[in-house]
Amino acid sequence: MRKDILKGTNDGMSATEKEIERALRPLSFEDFTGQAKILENLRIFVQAALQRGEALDHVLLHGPPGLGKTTLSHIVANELNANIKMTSGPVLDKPSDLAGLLTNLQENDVLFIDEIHRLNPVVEEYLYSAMEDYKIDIMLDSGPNARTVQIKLNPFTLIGATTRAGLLTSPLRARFGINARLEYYDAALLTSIVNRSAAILGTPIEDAGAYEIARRSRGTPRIANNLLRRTRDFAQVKGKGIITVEIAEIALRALDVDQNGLDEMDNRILSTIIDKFKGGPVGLSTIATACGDEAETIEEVYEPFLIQEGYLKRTSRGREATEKAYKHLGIVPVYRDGELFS
Ligand SMILES: Nc1ncnc2c1ncn2[C@@H]1O[C@H](COP(=O)(O)OP(=O)(O)OP(=O)(O)O)[C@@H](O)[C@H]1O
Ligand SMILES: [Mg+2]
Repeated sequence: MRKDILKGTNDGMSATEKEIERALRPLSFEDFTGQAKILENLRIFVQAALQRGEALDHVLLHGPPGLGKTTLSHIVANELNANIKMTSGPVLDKPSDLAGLLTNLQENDVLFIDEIHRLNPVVEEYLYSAMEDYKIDIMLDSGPNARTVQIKLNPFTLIGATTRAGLLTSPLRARFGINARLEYYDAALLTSIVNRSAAILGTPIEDAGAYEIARRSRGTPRIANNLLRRTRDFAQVKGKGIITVEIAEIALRALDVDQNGLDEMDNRILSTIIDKFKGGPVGLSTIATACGDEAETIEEVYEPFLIQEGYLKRTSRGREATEKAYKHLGIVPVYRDGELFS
């Protein structure tokens, strides 16, 4: 359960929960809270493309999980009055998988490729000419009869999403005309997201309750929505159905979300670095082994927030806990020569 809340995978969700998640998803630019700069630009680009009757330029959306990349892709397709076809990097095994999708796109449609950093290099190669010239070369037959035919595609927009923009090859990155990095949301924005979601769920919520959930949601709308749903359960069973700040406190404590919004794994990462490695620097894979999670998950899901909030530093020699991390865990740091020692 914990992992579901953080990583936001849908795996552990029941059918009703998936339905709720769908209901909470904003459908238009109007509905989407935050990421103001990105929205402002996208509105202009979408409007310009519509006025010219052309496909929108290809869009790359990157940033930590749960900040709205998939949501925004759907919104862009809606605002373009276009269809959206969804796929993901690891699913596209061979060029023919991609060709099948591309040749089925209607004019100015959107093709969404999630986890685009995980594309098979051979498939990626095909994507280049599709993105650039709306053309693909398909190989017919094999062996001595092998020949290629060129297929013209309808103009389309590729929207690629990734949590790991650094892993994209430069030729692929260069083919996106629009490149947007989603940022963590502040507590005020998340409060309005929590209020909007509570209204959709028909759950009464007090301002202080909404704020409490918001400020402890790791800057992430998906986590805010998940915590809201769980808090709603507590309000129903332990309270009077209203989400008050007291109910929020009870729920968040039960869910192991601490006062600063760090969860059990965040705290385990910090205390491991401090207790076992004298505060670092220590390599990512060493931390991962000691914490019992995968290096990739720590790097993608936990670390960006810990760094942004100033609990963790990334240095050339590895990860280091900051003074703030020591304070947070109630450990007195030891200094040597004016530097944090252990
Ligand atoms: N700006 C927003 N306003 C309101 N709700 C939002 C916003 N951004 C995201 N959400 C909600 O958070 C949930 C997660 O968003 P989404 O699936 O788009 O994230 P993502 O960036 O694609 O994550 P991942 O990297 O894990 O695929 C959605 O169900 C949506 O309801
Ligand atoms: Mg997504």
